[in-house]
Amino acid sequence: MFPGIEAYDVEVTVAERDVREALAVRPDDVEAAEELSFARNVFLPLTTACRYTCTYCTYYDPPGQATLMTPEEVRETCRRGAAAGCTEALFTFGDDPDERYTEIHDELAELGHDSIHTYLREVCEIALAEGLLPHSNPGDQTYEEMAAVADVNASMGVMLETTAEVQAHGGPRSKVPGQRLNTIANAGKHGIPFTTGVLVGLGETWRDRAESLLAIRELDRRYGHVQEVIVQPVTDNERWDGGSPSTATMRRAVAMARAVLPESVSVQVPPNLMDARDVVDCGIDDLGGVSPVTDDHVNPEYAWPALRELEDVADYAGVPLRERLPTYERYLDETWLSERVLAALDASDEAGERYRAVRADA
Ligand SMILES: O=c1nc2n(C[C@H](O)[C@H](O)[C@H](O)CO)c3cc(O)ccc3cc-2c(=O)[nH]1
Ligand SMILES: C[C@H]1O[C@@H](n2cnc3c(N)ncnc32)[C@H](O)[C@@H]1O
Ligand code: MET
Ligand code: SF4
Repeated sequence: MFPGIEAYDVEVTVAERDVREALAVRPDDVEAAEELSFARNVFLPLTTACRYTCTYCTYYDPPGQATLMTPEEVRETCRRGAAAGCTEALFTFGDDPDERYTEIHDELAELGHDSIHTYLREVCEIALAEGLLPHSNPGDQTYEEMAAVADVNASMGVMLETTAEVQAHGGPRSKVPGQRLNTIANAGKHGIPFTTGVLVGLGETWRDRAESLLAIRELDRRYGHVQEVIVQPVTDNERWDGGSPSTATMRRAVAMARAVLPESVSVQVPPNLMDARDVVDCGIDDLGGVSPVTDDHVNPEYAWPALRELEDVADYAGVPLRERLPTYERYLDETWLSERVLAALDASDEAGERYRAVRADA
C-alpha cells in the first residue's frame, strides 16, 4: 500500500518479488524497439492556477496572478494547430484551479461554469469542432469529475510521478500518491485510454521507481487502459535546484519501465527534456507529443525539436519514425471511444486519414 491510499477506494499493492526483479534490470537486459512514434499537438495551458505547489514546477502562478484561456483563445490555437497538420489538442493545467483562486472562480462564472471540469468539456468540444482530438491532463479528478469529460476526450493522462512521499511534494499543499493512483483507476473505470508516467529525480529511490512502475502495471492489468508510460526527467529551473537525473539514471529507469510493463504499453521519453538518442537502445518506442506551433508550457525553456531532429533520433536508432494519434491504435474503436470522438475523428482531415488507414488494416 502506498502513502495516502487508505483515503481512496483504490487498493494497489506490489509483490516484493516483482520489486526485486525490477531492481535487477539493466539497460543491456532489454531490447530496442523496432520503430519510434510521435504525435503532433498544440499545447493549451487552460489555466496557470493550481491548488498544489510542487517545488520543481514553474508552471503555476500564485493566487491573484493566474489566468484562464478564453474559448476564443482555445479556438484560435486549435485552428493554427489544425492548419499545421496537428491531430491533438493537449489541455494541461493546474489541479483544482478554482479552489482558492478567486479570479479563476470569477472568470469561470462569467463563462457560465461553476467548475473547471465543465469548462474543460466546453473547450474539448471546441477542439473536436476544429478537427483536433482532445487529450486532457487536468491533474487529479474524482470519478464524477472525469464523467464530465470522458466522452469528449480521445485519451487522457496524469503523471503518477512517484508512489513515494517526497520532499518535492512536501508542505501542506501536497500531491498524494494515493490520489494519483485513484485518478488512474477512475480513468480505467470510465474506459479512457490513458497516459501516465514517472518523474525521475524528485528524491525518490530506485525501489520507489520500481514500485511506481509496478503500481502502473497493476492498474493496467485491471483495466487495460494504459497506452503509454512517460519516463520524464525533472528539469532544472528557477524553482528547482535539485538537479536533473544523469544519463545513466535515465537509461536504467527507461530499461526498468520497459522490462516491467507489458509490450502493449509504449515507453516514452520527451525529446525536448533530454537527448532521446541516449536511451533509444533501452526500450523507448515513443517520443511523445511535439508541437510545431506552441511551446511546452511546463518546461518553456526547452524548445520542441523540429521534425528533422526526431528523424535524426530514428536514423541514429536505425528504425522508422511514425506519426501517431494521441490515442494509440488498439483503442481506436467503439469499445474505447465515444461516438462523438469517433465522428470527429472521421470528419477531420489529418487525423481522419490515419484513422481510416487503421480501420482498413483491421
Ligand atoms: O509538452 C508536454 N507534454 C506532456 N504530455 C503530452 C504527451 O506527450 C502527449 O500528449 C501524449 O503522448 C499523447 O499524444 C503529457 C501527457 C500526459 O497525459 C501526462 C503528462 C504529460 C507531460 C507533458 C509535458 O510535461 N510536456
Ligand atoms: C505535465 C507534467 O509535467 C511534469 N513536470 C512539472 N514540472 C516539471 C519539471 N520541472 N520537470 C519535468 N517535468 C515536470 C509533472 O509531472 C506534470 O504531470
Ligand atoms: C504542470 S503539471 C500539469 C498537470 C497537473 N497539474 C499535474 O501535475 O499532473
Ligand atoms: S506540477 Fe502540476 S500539480 Fe504540481 S504545482 Fe505544477 S501544475 Fe500544480
